[in-house]
This record gives sequence, structure tokens and C-alpha cells, in this order.
Amino acid sequence: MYKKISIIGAGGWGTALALLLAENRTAVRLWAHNPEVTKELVSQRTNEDYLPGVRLPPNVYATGNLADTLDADLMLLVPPSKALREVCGKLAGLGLPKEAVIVSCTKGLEHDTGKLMSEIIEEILPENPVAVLSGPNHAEEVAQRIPAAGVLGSKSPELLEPLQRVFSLPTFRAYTSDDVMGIQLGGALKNIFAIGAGVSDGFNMGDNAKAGLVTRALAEMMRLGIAMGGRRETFFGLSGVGDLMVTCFSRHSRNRKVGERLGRGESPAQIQESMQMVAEGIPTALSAWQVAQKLGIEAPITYEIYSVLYENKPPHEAMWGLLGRPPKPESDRDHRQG
Ligand SMILES: NC(=O)C1=CN([C@@H]2O[C@H](COP(=O)(O)OP(=O)(O)OC[C@H]3O[C@@H](n4cnc5c(N)ncnc54)[C@H](O)[C@@H]3O)[C@@H](O)[C@H]2O)C=CC1
Ligand SMILES: O=C(CO)COP(=O)(O)O
Repeated sequence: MYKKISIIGAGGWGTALALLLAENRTAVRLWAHNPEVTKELVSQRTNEDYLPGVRLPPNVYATGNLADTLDADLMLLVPPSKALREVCGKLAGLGLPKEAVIVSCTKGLEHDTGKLMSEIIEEILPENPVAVLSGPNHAEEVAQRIPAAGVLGSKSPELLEPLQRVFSLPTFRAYTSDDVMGIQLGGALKNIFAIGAGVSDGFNMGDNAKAGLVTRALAEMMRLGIAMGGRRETFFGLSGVGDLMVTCFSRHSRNRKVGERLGRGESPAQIQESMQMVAEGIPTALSAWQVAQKLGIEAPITYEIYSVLYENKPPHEAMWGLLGRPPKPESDRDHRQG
């Protein structure tokens, strides 16, 4: 069992994971990027801006000094995706021991390279064992010990059993998989579709429209995800349809809220300026559209969300763009493996 756990990133998810893993009575170090957050975590034991209503237990040590986190046998990386490369570079520069097992809990796809988080980690910290965690896991509920399930993925099967033990807690059920790409692709792509589901909510379009959109989003997630190296069955699991459902329907989802505000008439710039928390669907829409073009994959929902966010396309035009596509069979060969 891991004895020294460090969590890099004290946003909502990093803080919720600290509370969860602290239940094992293990020492947990929680690193915050923002000095104000560090101050509050240390002095008040709270994180009101990112995860209101929780209190850190005594075995969680908050720090703003990354060097304090290096003495760890398990390190969870939970920064926003755009900061992951920088964070890994800093850890490498500080000499993170190569034995430390790294678990990426961040959901995203890098601009221009199209790399998943595990690929960035392996590039910068090539000697450390790497795993990922994904699934339908809103921090607000996990922190309140409302039951949830997630999936741990690694290419190294020997990592999965000890990780599963650490993450198996009374209110958290951890499954395992060797489809590291598929798990991360579901977690990254669903954020784009949740923006679309939010636009549908913002337009008050009704339940039929949203169910239709989310179902076609699953087809698109699979088309793109399989082309990028994920396995078909993974998209039917917790990190695929599971996370797609929770993010498209939950009142907690930041991505769904971004879409709702777009549907109600706010501009992408207005929304981003007023949002402190990260909505990964915004950067991921650009990365995924870049990848879809490169691979020649049909990705109409990704394209429309990208156009609204980056090309000032009015959301109602995006919606009509989707409805006005040429008729096609529901099940085409893109749904099949390979
Ligand atoms: N909130 C949730 O329920 C879940 C979030 N995730 C994923 O976890 C990742 C982090 O999300 P949240 O914790 O929700 O974020 P958040 O929006 O709650 O907080 C973002 C955090 O990132 C920090 N930050 C900003 N710039 C940074 C930089 N350059 N370097 C390091 N840290 C920086 C901020 O200070 C803040 O603490 C995202 O990829 C998200 O998709 C995954 C599962 C659940
Ligand atoms: O990944 C998440 C839930 O599984 C969090 O989604 P949001 O970032 O949209 O809140």
C-alpha cells in the first residue's frame, strides 16, 4: 500500500481526491498553485473558491512549495490540462524520484500535438510508472462521500492492483482497465459534448433534443476515440458513456454551464472572463477539431462547438448546422471496430 501520497493541484478535484484518499489514514500532501488558496488551506483548512463546504482532515498537509511533494510513492497530477506540461517540467527539474507512481487525473488533449495527459507525462518523466483515473466523478459529490465509481488505467498491469486498493473506499468503487488511451479520450471528449448539451439547455430545447444530441455525441466520441487509439468497449464504460451522461446532465458540470450561458446569449469571452474554474471542453474543442481534421474523421458536433468558441459562430446557427446535415443511417460502419 502506498504510504506517502502527493496531490498536485488544489482545485475542486485535487481537493476532493485529498479528502477521499485521506480516509486510508495515509499522509497526503496537497500542492496548490495559487498562493491565496495555499494560505486558506493551511490556515482555515478550507478551499471555499474551488470546493466550498469541506474541511481538510489532519492527515492532509497543504503546501505551496512543489519541492515538499517529492517525497512520495504515489503522486496524483490534477492541474488544468494546459498546465500539465509545465508542472511535469517543474517536477522533473526538482528531481522527482523515478520510483514515484504517477496517476493523471486531468481530462484534456494538448493543443497542436493532440497528446493525451499520459503521453505528456511519459515524454517528460519517462522513467516514472504512469496510470490514469477517469469516470463520472464530480468533485462536489465525491467530497461529500456520495457514492461514485471510477476507472484506473495503466499499460503496466502490476500497477493496477495496488492502485485499485488505494482508491477502493466505502463510497468509491474503483475499476481497472489497460485501455489508457480509451479512458482518457472519453474523459477529454465528453467535455466538448457537455458544452453542446448546455447550449441545448440554454435554448430550453427539451428532453428529446438533448437525448438526441448526447446519443450522437457518443457515436462521435467513438469515431474519433477509436481513430485515436481507444478501444470500442471502453467508450461504453464509466469513462465513456458514464462520464458523458454525468457531465451533460449534472448541475455541477462547469462545461455544461458554459454551454448553457452560450445558449442564453453570452459570448465565449464574457464567459471565460467571469469563470475562475476550468472548463476543459473549451481548450479540448480546439485540440479535438485539429485531430479530427488531421485524421479525416467526421466530427460535426466538435466542429460546431469549436466554431462557436473560436470563430464567433452564433450558437443557433451551430444547432441548425447539425440539424441540417445530409440524412444518413444511424448505424454506419464507423460504429464498428477498426
Ligand atoms: N472538478 C471535477 O469534478 C473534476 C475535474 N477533473 C479534471 O481535473 C482537472 C482539474 O480540474 P479542477 O480541480 O476541477 O479545477 P478547478 O477549476 O477547480 O481549479 C483549477 C486549479 O488549477 C490551478 N491552476 C491554474 N493554473 C495553474 C498552473 N499553471 N499550474 C498549476 N495549477 C494551476 C488553480 O489555481 C486551481 O487550483 C481538469 O482537467 C478537470 O477536467 C476530473 C474529474 C472531476
Ligand atoms: O469531469 C467531470 C465529471 O466527471 C467534471 O466535469 P466539469 O468539468 O464539466 O464540471
